[in-house]
Amino acid sequence: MTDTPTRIQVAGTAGTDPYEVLVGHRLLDDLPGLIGRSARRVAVLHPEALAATGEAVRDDLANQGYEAIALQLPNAEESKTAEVAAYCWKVLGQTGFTRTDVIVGIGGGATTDVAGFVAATWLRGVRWIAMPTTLLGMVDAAVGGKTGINTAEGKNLVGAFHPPAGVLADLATLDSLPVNDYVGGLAEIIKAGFIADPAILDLIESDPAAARTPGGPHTAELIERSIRVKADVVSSDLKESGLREILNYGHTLGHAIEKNERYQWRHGAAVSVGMVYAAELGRLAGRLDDATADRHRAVLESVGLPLAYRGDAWPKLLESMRVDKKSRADRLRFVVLDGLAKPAILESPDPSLLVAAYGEVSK
Ligand SMILES: NC(=O)c1ccc[n+]([C@@H]2O[C@H](COP(=O)([O-])OP(=O)(O)OC[C@H]3O[C@@H](n4cnc5c(N)ncnc54)[C@H](O)[C@@H]3O)[C@@H](O)[C@H]2O)c1
Ligand SMILES: O=C(O)C(=O)C[C@@H](O)[C@H](O)[C@H](O)COP(=O)(O)O
Ligand SMILES: [Zn+2]
Repeated sequence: MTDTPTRIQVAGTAGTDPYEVLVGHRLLDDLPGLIGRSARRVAVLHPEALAATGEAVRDDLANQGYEAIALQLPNAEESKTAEVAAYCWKVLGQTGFTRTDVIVGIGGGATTDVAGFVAATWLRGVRWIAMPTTLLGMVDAAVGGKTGINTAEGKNLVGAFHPPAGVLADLATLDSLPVNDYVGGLAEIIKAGFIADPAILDLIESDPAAARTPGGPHTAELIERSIRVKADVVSSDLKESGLREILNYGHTLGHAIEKNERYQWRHGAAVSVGMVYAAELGRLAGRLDDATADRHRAVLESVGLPLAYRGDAWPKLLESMRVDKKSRADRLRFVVLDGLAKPAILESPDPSLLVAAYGEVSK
């Protein structure tokens, strides 16, 4: 990749401003331009694992004349809590953070979800910038303005649609990412392949081992294609009133598995099982052909993602799925495929179908 970043546009909808996702190297240089000169204070939210990076970004901004503070958050899902959000609000209050000041979230999807949520709620909404440092964050979480935290009852149950002012995806940050976290991001990339861009699947299938590393020949293309899928969808349906639901492919069961595992499974791993389940639902409902359903197992397994979950967990999973945000009253709704890149909604499937599909993914 050259030094010139790729720029992917996300349109402003529902009264929000358009913004760009930059993918490339040395993107820290672009941060002050995005923050702008109306801001006096900047809060840099980062996870424990990126303490040095968070401090370095803070120092850089302080050298540029901002009153910059760094807030260290717990790693991963432990940061997506009301307590962590309250801690951030307290620090912002004590710092005198105003409506022209800016929040920067640097980290994986968990960090950018909570950073965006703090930005959405502080003074009813301040600007924020996402600097994703995981594969999953770059291709999915940092783009689209879904921000939020978990509650005891489930995943992402409290949140807001609050798009960032910009996204800086610096590919060099991926070098320190543990392989399991990298592979988790491939689940969302494969999701983008099945719902909208099958060329993604072809690229992964051409060399699954290479797809598991940030140094692979197709890394940049896989990232950019996935971001384009997401950017196109959220550009026309920010608030998930229709089309955006397709981005939830595999998430109905996936989120239930995450909750059942007390968030010790990575999101991408849970979504992987969730996509196999959604494919089986589609197949059993007579909507998805065998070849495409089988392709889910083959491509997910080829990169090392899980395909199955505990059989005895079904009653709890079913209960958790009822609070999925796609549910309407007591009706469960699933994103399924009517074919490759043909996502659709399966409304209120018969309970026997749900159980039968679970039989295909349980071990
Ligand atoms: N808002 C959205 O649209 C959206 C989309 C997809 C997923 N998500 C959310 O994203 C979260 C998952 O994100 P994730 O997979 O990025 O995991 P994560 O944010 O939990 O990060 C995984 C781990 O990697 C560490 N880490 C982050 N960057 C690193 C780096 N460069 N080097 C070393 N360690 C690093 C983190 O501290 C954490 O311990 C879930 O909470 C999921 O619900 C949100
Ligand atoms: O952006 C979206 O819309 C998505 O559904 C993307 C998902 O990958 C992501 O995990 C999202 O956080 C799930 O949202 P939720 O509304 O089901 O909590
Ligand atoms: Zn997801």
